Amino acid sequence: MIRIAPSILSADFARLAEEIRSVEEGGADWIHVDVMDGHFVPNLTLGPPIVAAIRPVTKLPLDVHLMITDPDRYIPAFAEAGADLISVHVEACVHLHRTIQLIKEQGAKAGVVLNPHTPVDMIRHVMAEVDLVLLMTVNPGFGGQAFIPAVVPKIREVARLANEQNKAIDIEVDGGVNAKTAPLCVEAGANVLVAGSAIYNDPDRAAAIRALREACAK
Ligand SMILES: O=C(CO)[C@H](O)[C@H](O)COP(=O)(O)O
Ligand SMILES: [Fe+2]
Repeated sequence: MIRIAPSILSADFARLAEEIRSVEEGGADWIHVDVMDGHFVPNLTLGPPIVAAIRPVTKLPLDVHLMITDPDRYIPAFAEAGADLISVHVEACVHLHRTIQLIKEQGAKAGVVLNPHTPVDMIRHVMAEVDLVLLMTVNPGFGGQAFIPAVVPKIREVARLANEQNKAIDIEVDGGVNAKTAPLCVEAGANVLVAGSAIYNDPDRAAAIRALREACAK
């Protein structure tokens, strides 16, 4: 089953509650929340107060993507704010195994994220601990960038690794995902599709979500 996670990075922040309701009513499965610190990535977005503010607006799981240096400092605050799933970049974690434990101790599901150039082998020894692997299909920092096709073989590698370890995980892709690129990801083994501009740039959110699902069903 394919899950669609609209990224609110491309939503109108002045009407955030409405923008979240529009994708929930349009058939979204998760809400993807991009947290950027202006240090790990060259952009700044939002923090725990915004996560706490949107928590009562939707019943959907909040999928919080931390693009920040030293995530351990902020994981408890994001969990407290209502994050259901917290994903950290392996490039930002010196003690990745410890960080994953911290996320789980806080009662959230744990995800690990790989930048486009980071090898899948970096997560081999934590696969048993995680609920989700997120593969960046753009360089993190901004919405609306072009999909990097060189990441597709990495999706297959993650699926193979999970299979080898007999581990059921979600495989999520993020960046430049639209009706053209989503089928390539699903065919390679992804089951969670983050889409920001492909959904929020379309005034008909339900149609945009349906187009993604239909493209992948072919
Ligand atoms: O993590 C992200 C960027 O770092 C966003 O989730 C991603 O860019 C979604 O936007 P789009 O679908 O427009 O590429
Ligand atoms: Fe993201």
